[in-house]
Amino acid sequence: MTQTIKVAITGAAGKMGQEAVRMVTSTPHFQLVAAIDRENDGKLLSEIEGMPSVDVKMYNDLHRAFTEQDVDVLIDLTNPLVGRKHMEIAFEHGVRPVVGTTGFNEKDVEELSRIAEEKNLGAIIAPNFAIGAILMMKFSQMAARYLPDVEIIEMHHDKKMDAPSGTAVKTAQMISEVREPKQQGNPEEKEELQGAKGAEFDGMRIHSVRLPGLVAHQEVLFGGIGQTLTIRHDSIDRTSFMPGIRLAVETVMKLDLLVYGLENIIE
Ligand SMILES: NC(=O)C1=CN([C@@H]2O[C@H](COP(=O)(O)OP(=O)(O)OC[C@H]3O[C@@H](n4cnc5c(N)ncnc54)[C@H](OP(=O)(O)O)[C@@H]3O)[C@@H](O)[C@H]2O)C=CC1
Ligand SMILES: O=C(O)C1=N[C@H](C(=O)O)C[C@H](O)C1
Repeated sequence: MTQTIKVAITGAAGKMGQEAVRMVTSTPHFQLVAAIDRENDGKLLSEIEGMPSVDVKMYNDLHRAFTEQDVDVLIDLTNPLVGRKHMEIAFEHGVRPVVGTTGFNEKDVEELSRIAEEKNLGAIIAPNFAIGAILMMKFSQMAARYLPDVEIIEMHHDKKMDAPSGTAVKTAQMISEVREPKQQGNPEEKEELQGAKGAEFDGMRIHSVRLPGLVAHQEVLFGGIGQTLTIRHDSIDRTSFMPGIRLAVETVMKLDLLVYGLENIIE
C-alpha cells in the first residue's frame, strides 16, 4: 500500500502555491495538512475564494504550523528572501523541503546541502519542475559540446521578482559543465548602452525579458559557422510544473541529502 505523504505549502496563496494546493489535494496518496501565507492565519483553506473546499488550517508562522501539524514534506513557492529561511525551519523540524522558489545562489545551495547532510534529511531544490524545460536544458548541454557560442533569452511575466530566472542560471551552469571555456563576441566591442549585452555567465550571455501576458519561456541560441540552432521551451500554464512537484514530493521521502535540479531525479 502507498504511504500517505503529509504536505505543507508555503506561499500557498501565490500563483504557484494555489496550483500546488490543487495538485496536492487531488493526489490520493498526498494529504495537505497546512497552508502558510501571511494574510489568512487561523482560517480554513475552504474559506478562501478559488481554493479547494478542504478543511486545512492556514498559518502565518511556519514554526507553529510544524508544531501543531505532523508534516513530512514542505513545498516552498515563495521568494528568494524567505525561501532559504523556510528550508532552515523545515530542517529544524525534521521536515523534508521541496523547493521551487528561485534566486538561490551557489553558496546558498552549498550551505543548505551541508545542513541536509548533517540532519540526514532529503531535500530538493528545482529551478524548474516542467519536464519540457528539463529537456531544453539537457538538449542545450548536449548542443554546447559542439556549438560553444551561446546566448540565453528567458522571458517571464512582469510580476517576477528575480532576474535572471533560476532556469536560465541552471541552464548556464549545465552548459558550463561541458562547454570549452570561451569569451564570446568581439573582444573590442563596446557596450554603448549599459546592459545591452545582457548578464555574463562564464563568457555566455543571459537576457531577461519581462512582459504582461507571458508565463515562463526560454530560448537557448547557439551560433556556428554558417548556422544557428535554437532550443525553445514554453510553459503556457502553471499546471506544467505540477507533475514535477508531485514526483519531487514522492522522491524526497527516499533521500537523505539535497538534490539540486529535477534532472537529477528523473533519469
Ligand atoms: N521551480 C519551478 O518550476 C517554478 C518556480 N517558480 C518560483 O516560485 C516562486 C513563486 O512564484 P509565484 O507563485 O509566481 O509568485 P507569487 O508572488 O504569486 O507568490 C509568492 C508567494 O510567496 C509568499 N510570500 C512572499 N513573501 C513572504 C514572506 N515574507 N513570508 C511568507 N510568504 C511570503 C506570498 O505570500 P503573500 O500572499 O502573503 O504575499 C505569495 O503567496 C518564485 O520564486 C518563482 O520564481 C515559479 C514557477 C515555477
Ligand atoms: O517565476 C516564474 O514564473 C518562474 N520561475 C522559475 C525560474 O525562475 O526559472 C521557473 C519558471 O521559469 C517560472
